[in-house]
Amino acid sequence: MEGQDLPYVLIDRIGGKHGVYEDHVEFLEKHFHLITMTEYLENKKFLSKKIRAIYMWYHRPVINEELLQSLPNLKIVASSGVGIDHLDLKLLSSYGVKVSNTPFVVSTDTADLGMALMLASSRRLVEGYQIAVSPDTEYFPADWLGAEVSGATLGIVGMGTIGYKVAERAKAFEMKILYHNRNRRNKEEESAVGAIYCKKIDDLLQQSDFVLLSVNLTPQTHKLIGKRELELMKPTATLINTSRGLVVDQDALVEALQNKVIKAAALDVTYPEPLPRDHPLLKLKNVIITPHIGSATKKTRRLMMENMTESIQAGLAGLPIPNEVLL
Ligand SMILES: O=CC(=O)O
Repeated sequence: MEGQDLPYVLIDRIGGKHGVYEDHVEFLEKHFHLITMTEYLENKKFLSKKIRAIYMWYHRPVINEELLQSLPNLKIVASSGVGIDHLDLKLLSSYGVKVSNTPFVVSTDTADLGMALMLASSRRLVEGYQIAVSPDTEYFPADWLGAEVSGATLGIVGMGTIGYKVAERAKAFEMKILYHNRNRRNKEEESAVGAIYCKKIDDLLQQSDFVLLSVNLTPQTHKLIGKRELELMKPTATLINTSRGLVVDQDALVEALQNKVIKAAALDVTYPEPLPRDHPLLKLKNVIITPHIGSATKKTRRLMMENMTESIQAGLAGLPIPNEVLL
């Protein structure tokens, strides 16, 4: 296709926070005529009818009704990553706009990160690093010991693609695996990883040494883990969250960590992100936090970009959209 015939696709911007990666641009520009938000706002009259897709990289540009009204020929929003809690699907559908995400390519890395957080927290890697580089060489007192992951019980809340991959990894650590999910996995899938279904989340919370959250954020999972749930957990247990911050009542979590209701937390997600620098979670020794990096590897981010390109192309050609998100 000649440059000028390429479909016009709106992006937030190139580079910087939330921007399309600079090294993805060459590939994208082979397929699309990219228009940044700034360009769009400067030349709205001409561009509003031209734009047929939004390439939404890390939740940007923000899509609201005003933007939708101004883009009469918008057919598809391709959103990076798996979570779609930043999108109003009903609103998009009322404008006849389809939505896609990239669930499968992010699952391996996110499961790896879940394991990394579990290991780092239980074996106190961050504290260990700080001790190792500190001027004080008198380390390893008895009160500094960690907890073992191998052989411990892992409770996975949300056994979708990511949760299941965590179970596969945990099996190699000889962990006892419990899971809670809206729908029970079939017997073959359960026995392949040795996972035991807990119909009631309470049973999982009471028995697990590590509770890993891997659910989508929906009205049903909003603050799913609150004071009551934290109190059900063992005082020796660790909470790991690689899903969305709002799945946990953060104030209740701070209180539980301060009062040793649970032992520790390892969080890739919080609300807001990043946390204000004076937030109590940043002051607790029994917490480790990473800046929402579940899928943050070079290979996966490239695959996400390629997935999004394919979805836009299919959507614009009227073909079945890979990874279409249905209402
Ligand atoms: O948060 C990351 C994702 O939704 O993939």
